[in-house]
Amino acid sequence: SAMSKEQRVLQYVQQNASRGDPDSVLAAVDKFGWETEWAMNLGDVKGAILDRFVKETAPQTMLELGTYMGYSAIRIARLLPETAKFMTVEFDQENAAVAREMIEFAGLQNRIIQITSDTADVIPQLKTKYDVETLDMVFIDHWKDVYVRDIKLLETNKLLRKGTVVVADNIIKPGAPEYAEYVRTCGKYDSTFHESRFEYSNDDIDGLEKSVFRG
Ligand SMILES: O=c1[nH]cnc2c(O)c(F)c(-c3ccc(F)cc3)c(-c3ccc(F)cc3)c12
Ligand SMILES: [Mg+2]
Repeated sequence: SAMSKEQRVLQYVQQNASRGDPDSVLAAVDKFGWETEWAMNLGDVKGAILDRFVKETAPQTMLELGTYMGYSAIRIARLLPETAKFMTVEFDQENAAVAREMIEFAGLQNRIIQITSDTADVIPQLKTKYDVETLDMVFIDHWKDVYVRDIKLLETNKLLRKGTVVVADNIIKPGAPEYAEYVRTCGKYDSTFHESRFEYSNDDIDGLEKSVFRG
């Protein structure tokens, strides 16, 4: 059967990037996104903002909700020390399979714990099954309608501590208004919006919300 878009991106990476070189993998995905087919990767413009947050936070324990093709997982893991524990969760089995190959091509499979499941099932298991005490950083990029559900699950499962940094994608496009409202007004976070560009677009606006848990 014909290849999916995600498989086409993976093939382009395998044929144009250098195995074991994460930056060349990111560059290939971005080139494909700009020049050939749009895809919902975080992308180079918003990616540079996330890079800065990861470098500033230097997390030892990190969680990503929404792996998709593995682009942001590679983006994050390339900045983490070998000692860091980084889990990424993807619900869609086909996307998870592409991500696994993308992550392996980048040579980061030893730095990324890939989980294929519903985040609502995984979050309550992080302490017991994944030996997490608390999270230093979280990147939310799965499905706008469950952003609030999942950050509340992180709270009730005692996975956040004073200073935990929670970053969320797509605050403008397609938009996560309930999430933005929650983190900005519930009193539990110091939240800032970082305006940027929609992935692989010169015109559309998007942005990341960075919310620091007050503990
Ligand atoms: O679902 C997502 N998860 C994570 N990141 C995403 C992202 O970075 C995006 F840019 C979009 C997006 C936004 C606008 C648009 F026109 C197309 C796709 C989506 C998305 C939104 C609604 C859908 F029906 C399907 C995909 C997502
Ligand atoms: Mg996104």
